[in-house]
Amino acid sequence: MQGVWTPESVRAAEQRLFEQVAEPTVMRRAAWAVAVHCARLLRDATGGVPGRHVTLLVGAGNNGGDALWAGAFLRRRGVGVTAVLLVPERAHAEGLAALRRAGGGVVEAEGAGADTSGIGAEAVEALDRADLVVDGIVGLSAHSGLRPTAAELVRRVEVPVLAVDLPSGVDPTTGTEDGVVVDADVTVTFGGLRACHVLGAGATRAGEIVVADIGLDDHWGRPDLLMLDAEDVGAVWPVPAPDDDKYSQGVVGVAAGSATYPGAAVLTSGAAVAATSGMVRYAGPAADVVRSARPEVVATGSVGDAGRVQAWSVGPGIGTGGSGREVLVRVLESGVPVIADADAITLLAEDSSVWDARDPDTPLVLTPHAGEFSRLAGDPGTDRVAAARSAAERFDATVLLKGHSTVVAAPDGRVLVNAFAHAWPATAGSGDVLTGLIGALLASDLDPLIACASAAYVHSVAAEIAATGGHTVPGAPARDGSAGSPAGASPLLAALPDAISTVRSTVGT
Ligand SMILES: NC(=O)C1=CN([C@@H]2O[C@H](COP(=O)(O)OP(=O)(O)OC[C@H]3O[C@@H](n4cnc5c(N)ncnc54)[C@H](O)[C@@H]3O)[C@@H](O)[C@H]2O)[C@@H](O)CC1
Ligand SMILES: [K+]
Repeated sequence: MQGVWTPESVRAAEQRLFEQVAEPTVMRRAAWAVAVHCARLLRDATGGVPGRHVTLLVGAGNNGGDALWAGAFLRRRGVGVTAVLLVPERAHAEGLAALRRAGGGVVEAEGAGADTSGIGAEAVEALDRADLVVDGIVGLSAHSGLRPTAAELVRRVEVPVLAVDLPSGVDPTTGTEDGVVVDADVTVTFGGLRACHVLGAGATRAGEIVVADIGLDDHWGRPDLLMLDAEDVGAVWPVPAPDDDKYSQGVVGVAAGSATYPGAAVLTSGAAVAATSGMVRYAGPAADVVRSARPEVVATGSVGDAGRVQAWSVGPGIGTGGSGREVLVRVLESGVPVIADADAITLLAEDSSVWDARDPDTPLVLTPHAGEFSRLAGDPGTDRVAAARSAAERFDATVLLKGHSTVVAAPDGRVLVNAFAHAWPATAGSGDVLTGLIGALLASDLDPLIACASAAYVHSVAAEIAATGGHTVPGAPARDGSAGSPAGASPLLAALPDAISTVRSTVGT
């Protein structure tokens, strides 16, 4: 499990570190790591380091300071370095002096010979000469989008980019982008992940993320967000022991689909079957179709006839009319954990009396996409973590908010993030698969927060397998969005066993 921190928490940890180690020493540690990875990128891109050229884009704060110091270190390895200063009078003084001492060049972004875009001739030249650009425009203190000159410089970059701390233009707290954003090949950050590395566009714009040690390890407070890795998911995923029978991993009930639209019933039940070795019961008008598609499912016509289950997956394809409402009410009053998705969320949003059926002592999971979330709790806005957290508290439910990155909030305030890009609404039926997975994990008695995040993780791995026919790192889906374009929900469903065994294979490795 990896911790993730907001800018405020990073600053608090830094302050504690500064009580023991002088701030300039810490900055030089950070810059050293930046220089080491610049050299690596130069080698990868050009085959060597000495004689190559690095251009630093330097903003008004310590982020620019890191870049300037890194430039000074690179000079000692024979690299040509030019700093392009965005705000010359506020460039980090010690860093600038160090670069100059080391023989680095310094030019102004808006210097002489500016073209119509306002960029000076020397800055244009520096970008043309570069084998690598270092983004030291702005870091943790960024607010709103890049200013015009910075945006114009970024637009002109045509070589690999190493971002210091975070890709400039991305909001440090929410990861959202506003206008031009640095598209980094590598981001070197310090001591631990920041929220923008795992949320929104930031998760993909950052490229490869390197967490450099600058001595912060003993100074962190509790992480603001957590992220599961393949091994965490593999370790909690229920596997049958030799003496288990079909009941011991829990029985999940699926209330989904209709006679006219049986697809949701088949996808949700199929995912539940693939998830664990527990038993799956289906209750609804698509019983015949489910029975023939998945003979291992015990299918009946209504929730009342289904027999005992340890959790219900409800919602996909049940409709938002009277019969859908009836199904949802029966499930909510059954006294077992419920995962409510799709039409069930719309029903909960539109008819507050449905909530009266809920047994307050049993866990409820809601898995809205942005549109469903808006109906339920209002526009999530750019701070999706805050939105999910407050909805979880308000509804006393675990809320999984689908989006570019998936955020899961528990009613007690814990938040888990799945950073892998996902095109949820673009793939019909992909949400149904998740609903089945979560139901099966709830039935096996996993903590709803862990159940949701684990299901989302396996769903991403399966999407990756379905989209690419494989995956490069065992158990780790791509961050670049390729997991977001699976061929469809059926290949996604078919890839679940492979995804689960891939994730499980990482345990203890
Ligand atoms: N405090 C320290 O000594 C350390 C800080 N570190 C670095 O320091 C950074 C934070 O430094 P600062 O707090 O000085 O601030 P930044 O360097 O993030 O930002 C500096 C200034 O940029 C301007 N700015 C804000 N938004 C902008 C935008 N959208 N477009 C253009 N300019 C904008 C603002 O005037 C802001 O004060 C971290 O991200 C990290 O890179 C590291 O060196 C580790 C140690
Ligand atoms: K940056």
